[in-house]
Amino acid sequence: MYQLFKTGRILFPDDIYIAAEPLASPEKGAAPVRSTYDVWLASRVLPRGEMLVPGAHRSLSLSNVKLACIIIQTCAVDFFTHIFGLRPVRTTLMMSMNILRSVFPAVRGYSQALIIDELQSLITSGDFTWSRLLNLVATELVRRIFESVLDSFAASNETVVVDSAKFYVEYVQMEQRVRLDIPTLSDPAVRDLLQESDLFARSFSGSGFGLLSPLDFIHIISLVTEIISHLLLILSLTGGATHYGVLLLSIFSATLPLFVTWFGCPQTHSETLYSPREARAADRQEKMRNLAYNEAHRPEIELFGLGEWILKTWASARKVVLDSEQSQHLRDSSLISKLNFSDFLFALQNIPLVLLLQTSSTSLGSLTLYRSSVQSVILASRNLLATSRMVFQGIFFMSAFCAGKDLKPKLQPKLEDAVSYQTSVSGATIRARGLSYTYPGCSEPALRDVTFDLQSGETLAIVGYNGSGKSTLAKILLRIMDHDLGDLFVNDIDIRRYDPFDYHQHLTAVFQGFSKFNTTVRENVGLGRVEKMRSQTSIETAIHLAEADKIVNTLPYGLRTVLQTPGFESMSYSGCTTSSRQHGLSGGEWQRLSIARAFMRANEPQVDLLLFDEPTSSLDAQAQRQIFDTIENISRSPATGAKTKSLIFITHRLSIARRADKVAMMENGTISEFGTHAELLEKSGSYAALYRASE
Ligand SMILES: Nc1ncnc2c1ncn2[C@@H]1O[C@H](COP(=O)(O)OP(=O)(O)OP(=O)(O)O)[C@@H](O)[C@H]1O
Repeated sequence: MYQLFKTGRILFPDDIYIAAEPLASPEKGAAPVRSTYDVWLASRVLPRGEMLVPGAHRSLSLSNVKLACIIIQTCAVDFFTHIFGLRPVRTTLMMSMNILRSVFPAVRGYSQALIIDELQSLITSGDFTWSRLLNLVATELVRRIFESVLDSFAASNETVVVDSAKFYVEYVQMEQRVRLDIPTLSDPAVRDLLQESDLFARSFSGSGFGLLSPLDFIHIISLVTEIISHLLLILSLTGGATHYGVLLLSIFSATLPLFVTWFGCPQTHSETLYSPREARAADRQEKMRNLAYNEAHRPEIELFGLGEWILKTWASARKVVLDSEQSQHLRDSSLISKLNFSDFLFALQNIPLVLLLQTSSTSLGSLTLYRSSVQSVILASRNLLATSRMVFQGIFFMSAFCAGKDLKPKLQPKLEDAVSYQTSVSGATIRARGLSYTYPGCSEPALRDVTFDLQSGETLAIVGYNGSGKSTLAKILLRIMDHDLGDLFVNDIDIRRYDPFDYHQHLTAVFQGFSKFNTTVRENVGLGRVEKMRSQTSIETAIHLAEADKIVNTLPYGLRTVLQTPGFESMSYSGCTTSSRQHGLSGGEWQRLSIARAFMRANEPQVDLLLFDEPTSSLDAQAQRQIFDTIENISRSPATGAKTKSLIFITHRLSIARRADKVAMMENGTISEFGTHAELLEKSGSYAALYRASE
């Protein structure tokens, strides 16, 4: 299924199949389906109904243990099967070698015990042969060489397996981000889910949660094997029915300190539990740090004198975090008394030692072996405990990762409803009936009862006051967002039946808050039609149509000039050599490039609709007129002059709006007036007032 990796090297995937199943929703009357998403959500609910902040550790309660078991069934098995499928041979090898290496300490102890015994017989009886001792030392040497060769091979093999898994997980993460649409990503639950999913992904690089790599799930098996091998060794030393009591005492004294630690101090340092307040403070502290470090915010930080506010907010949040860490530390230090108690219990292990000494077969070697084995059991059990606790937390982050994989973009139509977009010869028709939309978390709708018709090939100007809903309407028409109420038909088909990807192939747009990419001019323009990015003619034509030739010609490296912008859309790596080709642009120049980007596909015959949201707000009056002339030309057939594309533009310049066939005047989220420029002037309503005020 996965074409990710072929032998030896990681290959870039041609196509990765990611199962994107819709989240299971319980049917009426049926028992609720426990999808991974449901389980993840349930694990975040605190007893008082509050939600855990993303990344917070789950308590070790019975209900969480049950949830963890469901996750193991619904997601962990599937996840590990995928990981195993990436590198079946190497993963099998890694698991086998981990188990084999876990027996090494017991073998090492046994080998050293033999040497000690040989030395003991040298000291006590003189009945000793050099050849036997040399033989033992040589065997020990070979064993050590074998161990280190195997260790280094195991380490390099593990790197390959972990890298493959890391690449897979990161790829799925990236895929999630580019696949999900705005309505899905703006859902607060989805945002939290993706944050925990990110933590899981980052744990592969050792920076997610604690120091646990998800492959430590496998290490549990080796730790158990190590404990078993030591116990067998202890058993062989204390063998025989009469010595079982000695063995039981050994195990009891070895594991007692462990239980004292487990029950006495449920929160070890590696498992810091933040309270919701502390987690919020940790989050705020990070946000403030980002504000201080991110160059994009620098001008406004300076202009509005935010430095002190950032510092104060950061300091108070940091104090909460440090206080929490300090009290954690204090709790940890109280462990010392418990450890002393543990040390006391350690002493109990000397009792079986004394009992062993009384048996005739006891040698110095076996005593050393016994003692080191008991210590190893304690150490391995401690590791097992710590790893198990980390794994317990990791399971919930893994569930976020698995649930994230199954997230379905909200705008995606059901397979049975999907209709492919049919290009119209003379441009798109739009029929909007009673459209309403409220932004998530807002109480007031941004759009209410919007109704209008746009015939094929018509030009519509949307005008109105600030905040009246123009850009919101544009995003709904562009299928970037989905309306809550009403109906919207494009070419007589419900817009919800179009796959957004297919629909977007048939339109082009300039957004009010267009992106300024910190990359070359070529890429800034070419991103409008990625397939044509390498085509010099397409890029030059688009630039020419946007009348941006002059700008490009004056840039030191022309199309190859890297445009400087303090934004997080940065597409260049810091440290790469492009910095010498960096050049800044004015607001108007950036705007022309964004228009050129839209023009990259505007000429294409399959494009039915051109939508421009304030495309010329930074341009002078003459440049504005020229751009609108060009837009008008593009929307017509060069041969016949007939309209081939419908055109919508949003503008505050009413001298431009009068060029349109229809004008929609927006007020308070709705279209209050609709008609031709002349009709609206005749009405003497809001549009007429606005128009006169702009003259
Ligand atoms: N992401 C958002 N979340 C919440 N509310 C929003 C969001 N974007 C816009 N709004 C609100 O929706 C309403 C309409 O905003 P919109 O951007 O559509 O207005 P507009 O007519 O385009 O304004 P302008 O002329 O200033 O560009 C406003 O009240 C605005 O505050």
